[in-house]
Amino acid sequence: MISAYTGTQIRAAEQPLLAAGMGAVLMQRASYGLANAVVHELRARGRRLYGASVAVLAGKGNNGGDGLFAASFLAARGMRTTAVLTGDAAHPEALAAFERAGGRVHVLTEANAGELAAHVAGADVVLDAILGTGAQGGLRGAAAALVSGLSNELPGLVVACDIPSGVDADTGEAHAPVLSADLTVTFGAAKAGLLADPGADHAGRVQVVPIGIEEHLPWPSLRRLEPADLGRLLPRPGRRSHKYSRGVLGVVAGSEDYPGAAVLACRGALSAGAGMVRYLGPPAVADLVRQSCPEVVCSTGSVADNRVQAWLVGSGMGPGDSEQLQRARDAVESGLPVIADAGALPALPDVLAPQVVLTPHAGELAALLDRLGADYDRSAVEANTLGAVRQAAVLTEATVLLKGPSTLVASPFQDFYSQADGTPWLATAGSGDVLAGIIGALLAQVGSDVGRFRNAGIDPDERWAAIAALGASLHGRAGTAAAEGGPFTAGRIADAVPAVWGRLAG
Ligand SMILES: NC(=O)C1=CN([C@@H]2O[C@H](COP(=O)(O)OP(=O)(O)OC[C@H]3O[C@@H](n4cnc5c(N)ncnc54)[C@H](O)[C@@H]3O)[C@@H](O)[C@H]2O)[C@@H](O)CC1
Ligand SMILES: [K+]
Repeated sequence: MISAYTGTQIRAAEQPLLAAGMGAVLMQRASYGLANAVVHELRARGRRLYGASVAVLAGKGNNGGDGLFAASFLAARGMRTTAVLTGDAAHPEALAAFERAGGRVHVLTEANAGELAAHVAGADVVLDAILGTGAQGGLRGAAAALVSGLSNELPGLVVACDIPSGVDADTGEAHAPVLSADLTVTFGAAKAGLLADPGADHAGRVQVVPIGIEEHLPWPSLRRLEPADLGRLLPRPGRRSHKYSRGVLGVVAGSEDYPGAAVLACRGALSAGAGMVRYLGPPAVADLVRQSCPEVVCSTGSVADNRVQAWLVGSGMGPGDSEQLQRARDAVESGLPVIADAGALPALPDVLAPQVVLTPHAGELAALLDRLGADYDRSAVEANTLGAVRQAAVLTEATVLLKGPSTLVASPFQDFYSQADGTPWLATAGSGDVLAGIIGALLAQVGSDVGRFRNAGIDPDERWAAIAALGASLHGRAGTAAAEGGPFTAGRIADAVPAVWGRLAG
């Protein structure tokens, strides 16, 4: 499990060590780790170290100090180093070390920003050490002009020191201009803003350098399930399992306009281990489901007539589908775990419960928040995904999963997950229906298996968020497997799930 923290949490964890006079030691560990990461990355790219050029953009705080010390380590390995000081001062010891190691220093002004941008753009490595966790807002003045003048597709390697300057470590909000990094080397632990969009868009690969603050870290503000966690959480049938005991999912999805959504949701559920899938919906849709998935048991009855362990509601449903929407509300009222998608989102009561997992995309989340009186439109959600999903979970008291390149899951209590295991090819029609099916199948199978979560270090009351994150990860990994570097249709995601599951559970 990757644990991520806000900048404030990291700074609080550093306090006992700073109070013990270890500030310089922490900076040495951070900058040495940063320099080593640059060396490894250059070697991995087959680039020569000796004689290569590195330009460090150094702000006046400790982030700039890390960058200058790192550059002086790189100078000792034979790299040619230049610093552009973006503030009215620089970390004195770090600047002295940089100059002692033979680095050239330029002081940035409004007048020379364009010329220095051209110089920096020619470097083999650019180290972004302007702002770190002490930043208030984004780059301004000459520093903003310098970064705007650098193309976001620099030919060299761009490495962010701790966090790309202008990205908020707590929320992932990005204050333009931000220099997008190939690699972010972050100190002590991952920052939450690196695992949430749009911060994650700018971070590139994230590498954590331990600096000795780990034992002082509190409960993480965000976590990411890794393969070992996924393997632990995925259920395996027992010798005496039967289709009912493995978990039955009821699916209320699809409409005459969107019958395919019902099929894809059922295929997602079947691929993710449900013992049985029961479909409830209009006869024409049920016919299509039967033809496409003969394993599914179809009926036209009510929610109360069907014994299941969890419900999936809403995929492919619209505001006119009154009978289906009533079933969706009945499913939520049953108190069973429910995954509620698409058309169900505007039709459910405002206040729900943690075992109800809502799966909006950014536009649907904005509409939901707007209905609940919070001031968000789609672009506001996209600018602060973490804040938006947290607010939705608090207001609805449900578990909320926001779909995107980094899928975020917020429980209404405190746990948060960010999964980014997919591929952009997953942005294809029907992909969300398959995701709903996968999460529904998992809710049916492990929703009541409290011990499984406790054993994995997850508070049982928070298990709904973990199940949603598990589903998002399976969906992302299945998409990556299905892509083989090229496009695919949504059904292929479902086809890829069993093999991905097998590898993880292996
Ligand atoms: N505190 C510690 O013990 C450690 C801190 N480390 C580094 O220190 C960083 C935090 O350092 P600081 O607290 O000095 O802060 P930063 O280096 O993040 O930068 C803030 C500095 O710039 C100014 N500033 C804030 N917002 C600005 C803006 N929008 N435009 C221009 N200037 C702005 C502030 O007045 C402050 O001087 C971390 O990101 C990390 O890189 C590491 O060296 C590890 C140890
Ligand atoms: K930085």
